[in-house]
Amino acid sequence: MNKKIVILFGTESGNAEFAAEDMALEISHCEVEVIDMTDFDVNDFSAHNFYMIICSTHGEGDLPSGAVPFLQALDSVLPDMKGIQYAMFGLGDSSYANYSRGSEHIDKKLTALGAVRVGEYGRHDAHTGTLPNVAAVEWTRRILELGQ
Ligand SMILES: Cc1cc2nc3c(=O)[nH]c(=O)nc-3n(C[C@H](O)[C@H](O)[C@H](O)COP(=O)(O)O)c2cc1C
Repeated sequence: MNKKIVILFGTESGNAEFAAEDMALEISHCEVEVIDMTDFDVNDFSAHNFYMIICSTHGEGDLPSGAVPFLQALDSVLPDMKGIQYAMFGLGDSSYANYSRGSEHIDKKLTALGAVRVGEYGRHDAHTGTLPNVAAVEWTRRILELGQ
């Protein structure tokens, strides 16, 4: 498959953005674009693209502020997402009660709108002391092995 890969990131303090940029460096077989969810028009979802979505968790299992407008737009526009495939990576910290829940809000909405998640649901747990971009790049390699 030679779909363009669109990496959408949702962040509060930058980790998901840095990770998204490193993920893009890992992709050389096709066109890749990194977009902040805040700037993404949900009408632009296209089955010609494959979406890799990386989003952190803030508050008490909430979305980071950079992802709130994206979820609100999905809620109000309700785009038909049949034929859209995506992979999901959540950033969180297991010392919080609602571990990695932020990305799950988006995952549930995309699925409800007809999109299909493929591959492993990637996670990074800041409590482990490992770096989110390292985990996200390793996950990207595994997703690419699926033929995306
Ligand atoms: C104020 C605050 C609240 C957080 N709340 C949660 C939470 O409820 N659940 C969770 O899994 N992680 C939580 N985290 C951890 C972040 O998701 C984690 O540090 C992540 O790497 C931040 O990524 P970002 O810089 O892209 O926003 C919280 C972090 C902060 C600073």
